Amino acid sequence: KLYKVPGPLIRSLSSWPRIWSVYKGKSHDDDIVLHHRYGPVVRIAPSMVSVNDPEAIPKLYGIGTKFYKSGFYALAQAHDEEGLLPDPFILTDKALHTRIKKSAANAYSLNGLVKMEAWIDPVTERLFRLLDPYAENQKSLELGDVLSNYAMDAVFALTFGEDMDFLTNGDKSGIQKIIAQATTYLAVGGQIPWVHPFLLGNSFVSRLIFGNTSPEGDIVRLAEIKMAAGLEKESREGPMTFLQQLLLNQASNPSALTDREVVTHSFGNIAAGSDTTATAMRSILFNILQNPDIYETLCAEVRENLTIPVSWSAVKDLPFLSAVIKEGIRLHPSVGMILGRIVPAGGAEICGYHLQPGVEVGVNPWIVQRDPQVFQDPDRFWPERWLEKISSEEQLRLMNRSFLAFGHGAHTCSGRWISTMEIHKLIPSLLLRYDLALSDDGRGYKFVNHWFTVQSGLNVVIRKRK
Ligand code: HEM
Repeated sequence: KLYKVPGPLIRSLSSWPRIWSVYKGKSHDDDIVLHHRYGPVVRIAPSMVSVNDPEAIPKLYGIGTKFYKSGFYALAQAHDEEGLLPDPFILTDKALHTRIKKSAANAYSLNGLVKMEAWIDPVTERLFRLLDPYAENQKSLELGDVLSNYAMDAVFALTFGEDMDFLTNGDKSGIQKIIAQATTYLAVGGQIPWVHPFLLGNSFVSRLIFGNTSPEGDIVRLAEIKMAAGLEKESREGPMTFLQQLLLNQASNPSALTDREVVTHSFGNIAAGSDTTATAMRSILFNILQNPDIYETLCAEVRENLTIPVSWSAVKDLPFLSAVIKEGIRLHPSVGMILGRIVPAGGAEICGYHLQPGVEVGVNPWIVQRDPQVFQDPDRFWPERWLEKISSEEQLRLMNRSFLAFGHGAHTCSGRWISTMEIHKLIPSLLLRYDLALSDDGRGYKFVNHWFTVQSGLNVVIRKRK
């Protein structure tokens, strides 16, 4: 009875308007307009429903939910010689997903991460060496690309204990290009997943386009090479790496974690952990540079309390910094389309509408984090809203319940704490070393939403502080 779900007639008849909207990279804007016009539940394609209601989040995504990942995710499957990689991101087998996720949980936990923190500091030092000449000459630079490279080096370094020096070499290996192409394919093709077996899901077509290699295969192979290199250095002194932690887990319970699964986790870190984190960094920097009062307040807190190298223990409880980071991610979540799930057998009631089994349904972080019922003045960058002295306990609870940037429940982002730590260290490091300003008043800043909401044109001038 999907015909009862409101939405434009054309959207109920054909997938093309939805595909076009996604292809343009602006589906978040179109979907916001649709939700304004039709309410919290909108039919955005013949068999796809977008929901804007925090109450629906635990139902769709909570632990124990029967709503499994939609066909959209099948386009993100990666393979090696043995077949499909058990990447938690795409797994619909609940028992396997739970086991795979559990086998690395301690490496992703905050306690585990603190042991890996020291790997980030040399990458930040390298960032300074790259930026210092710009600071000397006060020449404008596009900081966004630099941050992509920084996030890539940081996640490589703490995963394997060595990185590929993207900061110096740029994307020589082509990995960033592969990730960008893969997410565009995922975003657009994922609207009609049945085409995938005829496109890149077909090994003949894939080989025709990419030769004997496959795009995701390149990243898998890289993870294998890095793992082999990491294994050689297994006994080396120094801080713990993600890989070492997984190998310790494997040694204590060999049946719980295979070598292939170790490679898969590492592959996931590279594919899911670089652009997402850089996107958050860009949003935070752009917004503080556009708001001089916020920039001043943040600089005062940071410069009073911290020194370089910025440690997680010193930075994690700075209230204004944490509020700024959360607000930057609220206003510009790194994933900007619905996190699609399939209505289980028997159908489901969502916000008063009955949805049949097989319908794709989801909440979009971009939209739910801009809901004016929850976030006063939702388009405004206003970090203070996250402070206890400004918002009541109840208001904060409601805002936190609507915060979907890292997903929710069983499939919640594994790397949340990795990125939280990286961002909490990076932003103050920049503010301690430099004064920053937008060089074009933010005119060049824009982004395309192809599931990942990667921005470009973060043009800044920096000056070294005394
Ligand atoms: C600001 C940074 C990040 C954001 C906003 C973000 C966002 C997300 C979101 C929304 C999901 C859930 C997708 C869904 O339900 O469909 C997710 C899953 C995931 N993320 Fe992140 N992510 C970030 C950083 C990272 C990092 C640094 C890593 C690893 C180093 C990572 C690894 C993963 C993995 C492995 C999953 C799949 C989890 C599962 O399905 O069980 N992410 N992320």
